Amino acid sequence: MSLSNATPNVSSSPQPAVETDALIIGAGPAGLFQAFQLGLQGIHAHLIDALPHVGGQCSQLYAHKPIYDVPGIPVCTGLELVQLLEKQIEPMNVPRHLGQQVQTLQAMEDGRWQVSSSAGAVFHARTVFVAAGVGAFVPKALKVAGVELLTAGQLHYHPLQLDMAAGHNVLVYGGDEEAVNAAISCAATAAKTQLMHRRDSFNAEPAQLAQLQQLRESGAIEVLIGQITDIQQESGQLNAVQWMDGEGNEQPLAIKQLLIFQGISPKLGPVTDWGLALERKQLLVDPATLATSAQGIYAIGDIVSYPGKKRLILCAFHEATMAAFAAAEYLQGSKPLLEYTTTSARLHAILGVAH
Ligand SMILES: Cc1cc2nc3c(=O)[nH]c(=O)nc-3n(C[C@H](O)[C@H](O)[C@H](O)COP(=O)(O)OP(=O)(O)OC[C@H]3O[C@@H](n4cnc5c(N)ncnc54)[C@H](O)[C@@H]3O)c2cc1C
Repeated sequence: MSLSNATPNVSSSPQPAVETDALIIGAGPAGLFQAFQLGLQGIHAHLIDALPHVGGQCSQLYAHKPIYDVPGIPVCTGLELVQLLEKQIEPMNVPRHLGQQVQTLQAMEDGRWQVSSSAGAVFHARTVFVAAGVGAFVPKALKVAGVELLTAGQLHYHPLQLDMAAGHNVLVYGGDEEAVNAAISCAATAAKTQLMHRRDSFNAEPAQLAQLQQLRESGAIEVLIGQITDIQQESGQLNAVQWMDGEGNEQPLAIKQLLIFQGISPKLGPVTDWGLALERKQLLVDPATLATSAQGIYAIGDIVSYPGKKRLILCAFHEATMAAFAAAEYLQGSKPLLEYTTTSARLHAILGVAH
């Protein structure tokens, strides 16, 4: 799956709406723990994220760096925390809708919320939990004239699978680990693999750099030092890119597949357009319930603002718990009981453990 294509990944035939009691926007640590807390309340939730994987900042920005302030875990990496959270929500069987950005959130006549994504998915949710952190992680776009004219399937941002390279002239554009790995993989199946970066220096593990060097020497990968300046297309079909080398010389390069690795960065994007009360681009919530200004919509984690808010994982976990209790009361019409996971038969049944 490509993280994103040249055009939004909109399905040609409308998909039936997913009906759910709860939809969580954002699968960072806050969203993952929200799914757990809702599960304990007997509320089944769906998770949606712009990234093709869960974990938010923990997996995208500091997967291999240590965290020392999660209660009960003296030290773990970002990725290890995400793996533990995933393990914890296994009993909840939470469907994940990944690689798609939530674009619209609109009130329905019956009090539910209609949410639509860049992949054409539509959700009808009784409650919505905005756990959007610092924004949707989306790839940095190639800002070159003509890109917008390309039809789908030729321009790929951070693709996870490289089947499209087989038998084609492929240009991998970028200098990080993902770009190097993609070029190495493409070299095995593509008719021709070229790797273009601004300078002859790549940021990858020593083993990958050694492999890249070997493939350069054998001619399986050609490294080009420069940048793309223009796209040459005909009726939406990519024929070539125009590129400029270090000396400022421009020339065309015939290719059929263009793989862009310019990095992924968070964009607050549509969250601020949904009509929810904001304070300095953060969602204003009641700290007792994490309710936003709209009934049935809660917000937790880095996206929220209330007096004393701290952008810490520990605080997001607390907020997820408070929001789950508030949502349970809203959905069920009565205050939920406080039960302990240690002793409650009901919670043990949800968690699938022996009582
Ligand atoms: C380098 C670094 C180190 C850190 N170290 C610590 C630490 O040691 N301890 C600590 O407590 N905190 C730490 N933090 C902060 C911590 O990572 C954040 O507080 C935490 O990630 C917030 O979780 P979240 O789920 O609210 O948001 P995020 O982790 O940002 O996740 C939000 C998710 O929502 C998705 N999203 C947003 N908008 C949309 C949309 N419209 N459609 C679909 N998906 C969307 C994003 O793609 C993202 O995956 C650190 C942060 C950084 C950058």
